[in-house]
Amino acid sequence: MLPPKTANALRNMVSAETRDTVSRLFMTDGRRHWKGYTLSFLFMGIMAGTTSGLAYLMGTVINRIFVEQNSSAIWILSGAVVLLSLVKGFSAYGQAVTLARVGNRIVADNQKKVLDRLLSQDVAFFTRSHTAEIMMRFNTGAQAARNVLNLIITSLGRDLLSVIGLTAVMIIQDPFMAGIGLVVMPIAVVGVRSLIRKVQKIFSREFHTAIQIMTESIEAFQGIRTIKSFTMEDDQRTRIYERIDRLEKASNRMIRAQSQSGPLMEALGGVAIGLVVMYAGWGVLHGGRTPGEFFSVITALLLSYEPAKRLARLNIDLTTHLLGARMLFDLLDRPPVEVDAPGTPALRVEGGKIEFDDVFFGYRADEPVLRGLSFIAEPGRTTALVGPSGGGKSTVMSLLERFYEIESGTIAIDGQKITEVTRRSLRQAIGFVSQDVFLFSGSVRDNIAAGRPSATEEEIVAAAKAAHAHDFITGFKDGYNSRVGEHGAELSGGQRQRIAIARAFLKDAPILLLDEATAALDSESEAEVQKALYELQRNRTTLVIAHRLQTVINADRICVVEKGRVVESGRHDELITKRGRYFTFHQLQFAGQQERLSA
Ligand SMILES: Nc1ncnc2c1ncn2[C@@H]1O[C@H](COP(=O)(O)OP(=O)(O)OP(=O)(O)O)[C@@H](O)[C@H]1O
Repeated sequence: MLPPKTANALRNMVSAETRDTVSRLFMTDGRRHWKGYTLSFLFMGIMAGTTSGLAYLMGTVINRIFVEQNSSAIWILSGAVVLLSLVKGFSAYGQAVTLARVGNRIVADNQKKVLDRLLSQDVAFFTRSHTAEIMMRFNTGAQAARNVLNLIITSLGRDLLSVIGLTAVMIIQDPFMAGIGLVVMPIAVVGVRSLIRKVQKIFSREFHTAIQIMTESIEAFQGIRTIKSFTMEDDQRTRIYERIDRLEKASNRMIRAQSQSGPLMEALGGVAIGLVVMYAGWGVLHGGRTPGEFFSVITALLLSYEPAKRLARLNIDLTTHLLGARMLFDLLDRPPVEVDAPGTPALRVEGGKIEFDDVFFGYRADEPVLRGLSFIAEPGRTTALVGPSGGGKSTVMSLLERFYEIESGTIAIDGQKITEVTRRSLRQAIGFVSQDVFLFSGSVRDNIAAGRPSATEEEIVAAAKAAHAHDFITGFKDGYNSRVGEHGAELSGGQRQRIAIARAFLKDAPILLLDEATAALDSESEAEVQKALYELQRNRTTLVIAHRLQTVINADRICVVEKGRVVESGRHDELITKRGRYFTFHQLQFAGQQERLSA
């Protein structure tokens, strides 16, 4: 799993962490885009200035036009109002576009950074983490970084500057009236604070439910054949429905919590305006004040109301985005695992001799899978790994590609320890064909070319021919341009495998790993695939996990892997004569086959 930022940890985030998150965002993304933010800030300043100017102008309009009945002022003042509004409109446009551009760049940059970080993780990380969780963090995190910065910048720029400007107008017009209007503000801020914890709690629950929904849906779609053949649709539906309902409730609770500041702010705003109306009305009627001052203060108060409300809510709105930003940092802070030490040499393959020497390994501590496994696969020869399920055969292949680090012992290719050469050169030296072929969504050509992206068209066709795949590919309407689905769903098992074999031909790696490559095929497909595989194996050091007798009989060497060790090895005839573990294993399989044939 990813770092254990469970619901609890999320909930318990303290404000120090919030401060850290914000300052880290400002020091990284904020600093990188300071020019864009400054420009946007300038636009916001102009907006705040024009808004305050309009409020101020209100007083002049009332006094000149309505009290003094000055008709020439009508033109000047209405012109000024139009001009100020125009400037305000253009600044609003400028700030929105600038801020959005910076924000989009931040999202894109962060997604690239997260992707790089993810690609540098080892296979174990991906085995432990669920795709849905990684994807949610990938998206939510990158967007949260933008949202936090934009929200703070907008609050400081547009809202705070507007409130300051409008307050200045109120003070200029009548300091006492301004005081009455502003007295309620601190109450609003304090009232809003108590909502923050609630919002954090609900958000973390909402986020985890959303991950569950995605996880279960992805699993349901990926396993749709199994689900349908076991008629499990109703169970799946009920389970996912239940989560969707839970998410709906959490979302509703979230909106209720977030909006609780609304009535409070409305009431306080109403009180402020009511007080000003009382004081100013009395002042205009009995205290010699002008109606212009009164209208100007009321306008400023009304205009400052929205930005003030947003400022008071800032903390609440920030809360969820800050949690998202933490998720981003969780991923970004993972040290890259697959990094070769500087100066690590590339693997030089001469014959491709593979040596496992006393290898110990477990996926989890205290659960050993390989317990002193040793064998040698001679260059250019085929070595078969056989043995009971769970004995560790697939693990041997994963370790040879260095998907996991061994605990002790050595694995070497042509005398070079695999830990002392670059991972890239190691993996480039190995071709792999397994029974569950992974095809990328794209064309047949793209999928074969994955073996060597620089390959020419002729080379791709030659590889397909060698893999006995050319004929069926050209039989498709679009030939090599035919699309294969997300998992190559439109192709038969045998066709998929032959594309994978073509890919391996194209890669032309000196070492070949075959994981039960023909186990799931009917006999016709199997014959085609088998022919292709024999050709592929020629002159390569081949390690094959074999369950079927045919592969084993022809192998140059057979290693019987049991409980994480090679307990017996030799050629088929030798091992049969020996009447040991292989013999028993062989007899069991043979008996099974006889039974199947007679059934
Ligand atoms: N990614 C993994 N995480 C944890 N344990 C694993 C993982 N992969 C395999 N194992 C465990 O390691 C042991 C050896 O598995 P492995 O797949 O290597 O056996 P195998 O001989 O290839 O079996 P089979 O013939 O059934 O494919 C098993 O107990 C298995 O449960």
